[in-house]
Amino acid sequence: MLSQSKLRTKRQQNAILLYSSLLMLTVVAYSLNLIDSQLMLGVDQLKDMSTLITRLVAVVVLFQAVVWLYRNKAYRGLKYAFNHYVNVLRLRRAFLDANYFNKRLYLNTEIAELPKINIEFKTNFSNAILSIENININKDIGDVSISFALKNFIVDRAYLSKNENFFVFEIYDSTIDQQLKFNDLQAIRSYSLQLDDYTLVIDKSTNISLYGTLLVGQTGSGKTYALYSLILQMLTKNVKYNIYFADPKNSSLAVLGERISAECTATSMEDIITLLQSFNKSMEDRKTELKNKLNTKLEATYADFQYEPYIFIFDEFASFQTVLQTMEKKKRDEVMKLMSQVVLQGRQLGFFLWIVMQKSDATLLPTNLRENLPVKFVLGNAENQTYTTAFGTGVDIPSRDFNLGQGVFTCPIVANTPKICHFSYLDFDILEAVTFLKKERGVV
Ligand SMILES: Nc1ncnc2c1ncn2[C@@H]1O[C@H](COP(=O)(O)OP(=O)(O)OP(=O)(O)O)[C@@H](O)[C@H]1O
Repeated sequence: MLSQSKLRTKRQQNAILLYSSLLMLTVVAYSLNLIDSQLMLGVDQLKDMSTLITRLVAVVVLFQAVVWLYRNKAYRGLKYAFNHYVNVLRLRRAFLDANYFNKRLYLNTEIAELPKINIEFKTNFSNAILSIENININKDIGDVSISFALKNFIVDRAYLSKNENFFVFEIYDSTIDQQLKFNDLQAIRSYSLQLDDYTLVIDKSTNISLYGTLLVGQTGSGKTYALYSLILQMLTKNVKYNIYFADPKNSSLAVLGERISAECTATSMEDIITLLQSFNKSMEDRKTELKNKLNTKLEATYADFQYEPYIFIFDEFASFQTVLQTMEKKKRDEVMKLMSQVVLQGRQLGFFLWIVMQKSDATLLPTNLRENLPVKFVLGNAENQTYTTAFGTGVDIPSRDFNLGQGVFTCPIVANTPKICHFSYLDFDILEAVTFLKKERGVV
């Protein structure tokens, strides 16, 4: 019996059988030719037989080539075939190394039956969907290092297919930079206008709709710049965005907020609470307005009626929360009620709370608020505790050394499990861009 590491796959076993038969046939054809030419027998049967065998070998080789081209999707381009072939080969090797196969008897020999593999490459081979057959519930595909086997490709998300017959891996080429770079306002405006008025771009492969959002990241991880890229997109859309800024640290976001809309910017506790009240008041007005329209379309949202979105950006929420805890209970309850209302009712009405902080543990952000923010970003290299509080326990986080503005996120539909994202690189003066937009539009 072959030892575990030398166990052949069915494909290898077939190949050995096929090629040894072909070799034998070739030898026979050659010998017949030799006999004929050396002995000058002129026996027609010998000639015919050698020709027949040569043709047979040619047909088998041709058939093999066609099967190889078909298996590796050569009809969709040789590059595709090559990539498919190389990656499938690497994965098959990784399965053998990790013992992820079933042992079967084949032509009286024990072979390793590997799972079926399919790779669907997408645009420019930068992304792909890899499906691996779920062959045995007792074996853990986690033992196979898929990212390692795939060399340049990295697993972004992994999940079980709906019928549970396949493990699906969303993979991307790590050598291709997903980050968008904008050298001026015009560049980000053109990009943003390619999307609809209620969709924002994150990176080359991620666009998201508006939702309540939690943005977490240690200092210097790129949170503020991530916000800048989203705010600039909002200001260049065809529909007006009403952005409210609460910045208890009175830092760069407050400066930007004052430039965009001073009356919707607050830095002190009292002003922030008043701003929250005014935000809620606008939401109540929208509720009445939308209710009348819903008589015509029951499941519609603000976007169906081209209503303006309202975004309340709460920077350094932890520092606000710390001061709030020192205030009387009545005040604390009022603030929490204001925020909960937006988080729970705002989606259909077009009112969204965006909370920005360095850590999202329960002492700083009440669980009911956190759990009802559908979009969550964790930028930079965060501690495990931060990932757990943001995304919950038992969730796999793609491990990477994250650059500035890079991290993981979850978002309904787009990313149900944490997926890598990389916010745009902005290489221009943000304040100048905002001032220009304000002058141009006269509305921001
Ligand atoms: N997307 C980006 N484009 C250009 N520069 C960036 C980007 N992200 C970060 N930077 C650079 O990194 C610095 C730190 O980023 P940023 O201020 O956004 O981090 P932060 O997470 O908001 O930090 P803090 O919590 O201390 O405010 C910025 O001053 C900027 O120079």
